[in-house]
Amino acid sequence: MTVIQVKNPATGERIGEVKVNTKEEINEAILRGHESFKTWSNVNAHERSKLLKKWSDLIQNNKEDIARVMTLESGKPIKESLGEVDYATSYIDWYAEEAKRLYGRTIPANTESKRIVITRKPVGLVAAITPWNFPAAMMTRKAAPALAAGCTFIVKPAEDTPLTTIRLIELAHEAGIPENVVQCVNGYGSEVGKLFTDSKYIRKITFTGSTPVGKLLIKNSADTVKHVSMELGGHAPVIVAKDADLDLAVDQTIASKFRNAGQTCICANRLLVHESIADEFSEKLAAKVSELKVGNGLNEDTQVGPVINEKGFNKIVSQVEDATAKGAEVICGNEYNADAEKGFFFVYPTVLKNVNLDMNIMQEETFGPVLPITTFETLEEAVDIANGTPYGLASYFFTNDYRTGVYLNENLEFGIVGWNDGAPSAAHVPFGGVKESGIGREGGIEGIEPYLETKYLSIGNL
Ligand SMILES: NC(=O)c1ccc[n+]([C@@H]2O[C@H](COP(=O)([O-])OP(=O)(O)OC[C@H]3O[C@@H](n4cnc5c(N)ncnc54)[C@H](O)[C@@H]3O)[C@@H](O)[C@H]2O)c1
Ligand SMILES: N[C@@H](CC=O)C(=O)O
Repeated sequence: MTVIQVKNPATGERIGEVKVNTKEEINEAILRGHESFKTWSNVNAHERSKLLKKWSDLIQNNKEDIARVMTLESGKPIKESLGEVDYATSYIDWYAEEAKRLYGRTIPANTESKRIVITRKPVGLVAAITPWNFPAAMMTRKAAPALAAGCTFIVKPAEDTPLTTIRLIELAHEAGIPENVVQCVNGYGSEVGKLFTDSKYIRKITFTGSTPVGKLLIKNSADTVKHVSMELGGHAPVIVAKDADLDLAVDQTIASKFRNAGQTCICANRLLVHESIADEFSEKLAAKVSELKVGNGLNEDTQVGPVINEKGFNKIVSQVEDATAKGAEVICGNEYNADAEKGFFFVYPTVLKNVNLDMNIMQEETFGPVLPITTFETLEEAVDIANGTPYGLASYFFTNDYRTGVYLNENLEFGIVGWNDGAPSAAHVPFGGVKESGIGREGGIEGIEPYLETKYLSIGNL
């Protein structure tokens, strides 16, 4: 039997293991998911809603235990894990309600002898592949709309953080959602991904993770013409205009950048500050960033935990080295506490200034607690820099001038825009990106659409 060892990224200690499911086991799970679709899709929407609510309640009843497991396997500070449990259940609660609102419509026919009726049908069995940075919420924001719509669901969690997901799926079964309707399988991304995309029974793939893997899943889904929803990488710019409230901009930028040690897809990834306020802003920012407490996520006062693994750590360090070699100045951080043999990797919050567009950090997602600052003279220049990457997930700007705000909102090519707001995520809003940051939206009324087909009935000869 092959197993995946699950380790605490704060210490490198083994905290558990999960069995890698064989190809046969995964194909059987897919078949069970497909067969149970016939019954689950006929369960009435009010009953599906009740089961989802029960699932949410059970997760809340186990909130502290789930948060502890999440911190142990992902390294995120315990306060953030507790917050993520709430965030995860907010999606279940939202879609428990939306289940009852999947309305159809009628269309007036062009003859007296016809009636036209439009209904919404679930797409079928949905397969999800989820990342390690939000082991609970990225799963529930896929599972909840899928189940609410009447789809069956199978998830493969990230190898680094399978334990939170496994516990949530157990609770779904305890809530009364049938075992074959919501399932979890474990294994390596490339192997399970191929089984999912090759299967004719899986009608939709929903994925959160890196852009290269998302592109591969889209390509591999073509042969069976699956629906795809992709929530991929980001490279969020933060534009600070000359009239911005600097204290607000500093606090919101820190909230956006250093959440989960900089490992979220909507984290601020590059700061574009108007040249007239750049020195004042940089000083205020560095002073606050250097006060952030780094440590084991289980300590109540930790604000920044470890990064997930050696691969993530090396990517962060190489971006900082590349930037400093090309002339960036470190104004805070660039310190590390890492031991590859033991298996822990802490990056101290880092701010770089004198950054330019030739540096990798201004072109690639960092996924770590490092913030590069560059300056701009005109808003047009800021927009060109902000839009000048293949990514288009989140963007932020700070201004108290409504003309500047409207101009920036209308010209930024991003799916999510935060105006004086560094924390735009919520279950009731459509989250997702444009360009190479993804396809589709999760959350809000839009978030259930990708799990539905439109069926058109034409009744004739009346
Ligand atoms: N958008 C996000 O929230 C998000 C999440 C995780 C990682 N990332 C980005 O990706 C970078 C690398 O992180 P990572 O290696 O964990 O990301 P990844 O995309 O490799 O992993 C995310 C999920 O995809 C699975 N996966 C990996 N290869 C696969 C394949 N060939 N087919 C199907 N599934 C596959 C993994 O098992 C995991 O469940 C990060 O530094 C970050 O830039 C983004
Ligand atoms: N950070 C995102 C998820 C992807 O990382 C969120 O806020 O939901």
